[in-house]
Amino acid sequence: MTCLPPDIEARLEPATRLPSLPAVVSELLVLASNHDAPLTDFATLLSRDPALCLQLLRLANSPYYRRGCDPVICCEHAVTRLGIDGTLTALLGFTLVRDATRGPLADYWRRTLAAAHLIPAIAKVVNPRHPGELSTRALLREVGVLLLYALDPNYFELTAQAATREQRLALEHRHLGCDRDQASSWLARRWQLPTNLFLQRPLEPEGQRHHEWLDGLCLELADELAGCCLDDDSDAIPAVLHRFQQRMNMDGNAQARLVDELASRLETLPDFLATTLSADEDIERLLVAGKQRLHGLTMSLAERLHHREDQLISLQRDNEALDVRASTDALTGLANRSALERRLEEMLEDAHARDKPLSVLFLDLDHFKPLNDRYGHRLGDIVLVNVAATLRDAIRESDLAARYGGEEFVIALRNTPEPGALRVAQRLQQWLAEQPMAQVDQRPLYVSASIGIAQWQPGMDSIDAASLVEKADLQMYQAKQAGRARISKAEQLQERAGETS
Ligand SMILES: Nc1nc2c(ncn2[C@@H]2O[C@H](COP(=O)(O)OP(=O)(O)OP(=O)(O)O)[C@@H](O)[C@H]2O)c(=O)[nH]1
Repeated sequence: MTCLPPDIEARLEPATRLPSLPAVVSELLVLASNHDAPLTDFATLLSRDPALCLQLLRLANSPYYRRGCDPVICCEHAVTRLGIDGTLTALLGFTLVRDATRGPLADYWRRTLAAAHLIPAIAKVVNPRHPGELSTRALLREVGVLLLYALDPNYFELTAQAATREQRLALEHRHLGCDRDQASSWLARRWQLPTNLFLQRPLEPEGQRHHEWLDGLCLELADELAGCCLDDDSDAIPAVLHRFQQRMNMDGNAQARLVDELASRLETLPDFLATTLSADEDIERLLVAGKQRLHGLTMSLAERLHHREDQLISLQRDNEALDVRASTDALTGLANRSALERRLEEMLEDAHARDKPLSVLFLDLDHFKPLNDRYGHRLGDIVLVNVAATLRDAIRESDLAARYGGEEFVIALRNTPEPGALRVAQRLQQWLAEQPMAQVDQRPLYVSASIGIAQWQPGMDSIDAASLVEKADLQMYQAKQAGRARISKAEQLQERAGETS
């Protein structure tokens, strides 16, 4: 790949704002203000302006839009990838060429556009693989000329004496330090465009993939025919075609089809060029309109972005609310069993990491069934709600109280060794003994609980949340067995609440 000297690269940099044709831009602005304009209309329009086409391909091949997909080489695919907003963002930053209807710059344009106009007819017969791709290549084939012209406004005068392409390239090199091919491949690298966009002349078929050779040949034919048409040298067309058909080794049938296709395309060429290169419109008006449209687009994109952000925030809130609901016990508002398992696992990991003890209390209300049976389920619910509030009051913010199920509760106490856990259990039993959990016939109703204690402390084998709860549950069972309203911890049974302190 060609590397240009740094000073040439520095001079080419500002030249990359390639100018567009006012007539095409004018149509673009009409399309841009039509909200229902189909994307294909943009693609069709862009196939008439190398600068706009390049800007579009540049954005479509940028890492953001490409996202690991194949590179895009034709306008149709580029507009599909970018969507309407991306397409307009790429296009509305246009600059305009002044006086595109006369002189050598206009000639350059005519030839480029004529070749791009003719290529679909040729591709249809010769290599119908990707006709859109070939049209784009025809349009961009000599885009290096636009760069060199931006580099030096006398470019066309400088190269006027050259009769062949080779002579032109040599002159460009001599006067400007690089030729059109080098300039366009520099641009391809700079904008991360697929390098085969600027396919040049066809080499011989040997050593090249066949379709690339065919593509190159089609472009060359389109260019030569465009030259004949614009030089008003239609007598030269049969000879050009004949040479091409021989190189292609075309049979009679294909030759006839090619002539037919080209004839209909050539018929529409004058109209196509006339509209494309119509007398320059008011350049300033177009520039202002373009800026306004771009501004409007930026505003509406920003508005939509804000709207999306709002939607995202409310979605996050809904998700958080759902999370809370999914991990909360509906009756008591405590953590439910699945949240307990998750959070206790985290607390255990934290305890292991910090080398701090962690205690678990398993609490089961005593004789809750007879209470339910005697006073009704609703009163039972009130008791459960009040017991939950009592548990919440008995622990620190960093601890955890959960409803394990039915009338069973679990408390996890961070950084708490066995004596501390015992104190909490005793406090709970004392509170339950002192505070009624409901009123029945204006009389206070008290409940008691059996509590089992288990813990993990530094030096012990590691343990998971479920096993630790199970150990505490086992102790709770011991407390029940021993007569209820008791606290049990490994190997030691405490006295009845109120009897110990
Ligand atoms: N009101 C109410 N009762 C519940 C709820 N969940 C479970 N229960 C009741 O709690 C009672 C638990 O009874 P058991 O497991 O036999 O235990 P108990 O009667 O407390 O006896 P011990 O635990 O041996 O002291 C059952 O009657 C369940 O119906 C609830 O959400 N609300």
